[in-house]
Amino acid sequence: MPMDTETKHSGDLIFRSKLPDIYIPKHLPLHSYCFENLSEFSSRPCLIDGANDRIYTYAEVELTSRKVAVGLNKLGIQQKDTIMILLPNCPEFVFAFIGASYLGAISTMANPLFTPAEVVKQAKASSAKIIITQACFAGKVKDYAIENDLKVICVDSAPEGCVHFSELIQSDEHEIPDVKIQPDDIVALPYSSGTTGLPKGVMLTHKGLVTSVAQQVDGENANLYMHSDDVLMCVLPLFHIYSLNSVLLCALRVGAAILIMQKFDIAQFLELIPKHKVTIGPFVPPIVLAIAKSPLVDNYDLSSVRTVMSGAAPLGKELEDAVRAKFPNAKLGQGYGMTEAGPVLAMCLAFAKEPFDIKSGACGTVVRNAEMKIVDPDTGRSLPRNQPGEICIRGDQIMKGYLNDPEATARTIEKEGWLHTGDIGFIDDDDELFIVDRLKELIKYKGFQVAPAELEALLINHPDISDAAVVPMIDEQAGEVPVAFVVRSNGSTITEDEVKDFISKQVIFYKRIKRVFFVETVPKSPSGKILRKDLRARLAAGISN
Ligand SMILES: CC(C)(COP(=O)(O)OP(=O)(O)OC[C@H]1O[C@@H](n2cnc3c(N)ncnc32)[C@H](O)[C@@H]1OP(=O)(O)O)[C@@H](O)C(=O)NCCC(=O)NCCSC(=O)/C=C/c1ccc(O)cc1
Repeated sequence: MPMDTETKHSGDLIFRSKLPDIYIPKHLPLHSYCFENLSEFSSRPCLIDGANDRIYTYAEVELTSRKVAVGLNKLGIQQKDTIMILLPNCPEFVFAFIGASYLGAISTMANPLFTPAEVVKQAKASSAKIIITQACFAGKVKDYAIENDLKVICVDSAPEGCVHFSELIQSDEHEIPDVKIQPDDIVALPYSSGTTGLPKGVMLTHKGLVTSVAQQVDGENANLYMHSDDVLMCVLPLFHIYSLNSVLLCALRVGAAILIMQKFDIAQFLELIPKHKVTIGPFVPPIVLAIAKSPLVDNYDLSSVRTVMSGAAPLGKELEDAVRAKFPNAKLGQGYGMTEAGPVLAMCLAFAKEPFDIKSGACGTVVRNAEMKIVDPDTGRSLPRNQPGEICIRGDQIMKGYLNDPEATARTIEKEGWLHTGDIGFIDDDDELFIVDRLKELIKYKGFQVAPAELEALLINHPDISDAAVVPMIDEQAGEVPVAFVVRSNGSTITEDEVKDFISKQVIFYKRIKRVFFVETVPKSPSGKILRKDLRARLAAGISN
């Protein structure tokens, strides 16, 4: 019998999954939950390094992670301390993250291509006590590490002053300190700018991540069905929560193999799929676009793939249809996530063990053991089906809050536990969620977050710029790119290229400003808020300099 998926509670219209709630072992620390059924697949492949075909079994991954926990502890890391993982996808990323979890420590993850200033900002804000990276990135944190007496651990070789990762795994795994981890303890601290402002540390707890993974892969009729014969393509960066959660943690829970690619390269990617018989592909729209457009695709047998998931940015219908033709045996659908939401809010029900029919363009149905409502952004009142409003979610999977920022936390999570996403969408008659717009100011370049406030702060630091606003411009390859509206200081003749260069030197590639429009003033509300909608409208209308 179909479940009642819509209920009214104190005036709120609440939507739930079509799948029944399940038992979730929220008392378990994340590593214990992921390895709960380890004995069933301990000799099976856990990590496959795509670069050299090296395979690490489940037993090896679990053992190495425990050794890393002891090794970190010997270097002074204690329960509730933070380590920074500054790595591309590699086995050591996994050992470090799970090892820290065993210790009751926290991992903050950062993009190794960040500029030194960007890395140091996050290391400082998160109070990281150790930085784990590759030798080629160690220089970015060298001075900061010396000034603050931090250890830098390199996974490949150890430049002067750094520790080699192999030292961490010399320890006896039985020496793990006996820590009592509480469900509300933080285990991961990714950075996200949320609906407004600068990047902030998102506190994800053991209970939160256990709940999120369970919502996807647990239960008799799992929403995102996967099992120990599956091979997941792990090409999305583990330093973002999408890959960390929906690839790594979900796979570990069910005993599936994780095929690690360090960097996306279409030729290598297409080679690896038939070679390792990849069955599940969690992607983002730019990867889907690359597959749809590459003439190489037809030379490869992609028939092993049974699930193609797209998330982190909207996937257009034409692109969806184009890629469907390339994967003869795959179900194609979308998931909807946001770092603060733990991250998954909605998941395609065609991926369920007993699948449902779905419509293209939908980004899934609210996950089980959670509540969703759609609210009118002006009145805060909840809206019925088919009416667009702000998507809000409540459940144990959402973040505990932003690190050291109770005001931003209170602006994002209401007292009653509802997290506001800043995305505008509606739920249709079949419980499917469609996203139609965005309230939040965030810019998404290929699924990477760009916070306008961060670029605006850099821009107004320039003596020739008196005011600036940054907004997204639509781009076929990237989805969106940041562009700036700039007010020159009195008498200044600064050029577009000078503004772009000034920013490029300070930020990672995806935050670079692609166009500059010089204006007399930046439109603002009486309270001083930039009227981004006006600027976006000017771009849509085809502004020229
Ligand atoms: C794989 C992509 C799609 C494409 O990569 P690309 O082809 O290398 O293109 P890029 O534009 O990213 O990078 C290109 C630049 O970076 C450089 N680069 C690149 N990797 C390197 C390198 N390892 N060494 C050195 N140079 C390099 C590269 O050389 C080049 O530099 P340049 O030519 O100067 O622009 C990449 O953009 C990417 O990983 N995007 C996804 C980001 C992502 O995971 N976002 C998730 C955020 S969290 C979220 O939204 C959650 C949602 C969610 C949804 C559903 C769920 O179930 C759960 C969660």
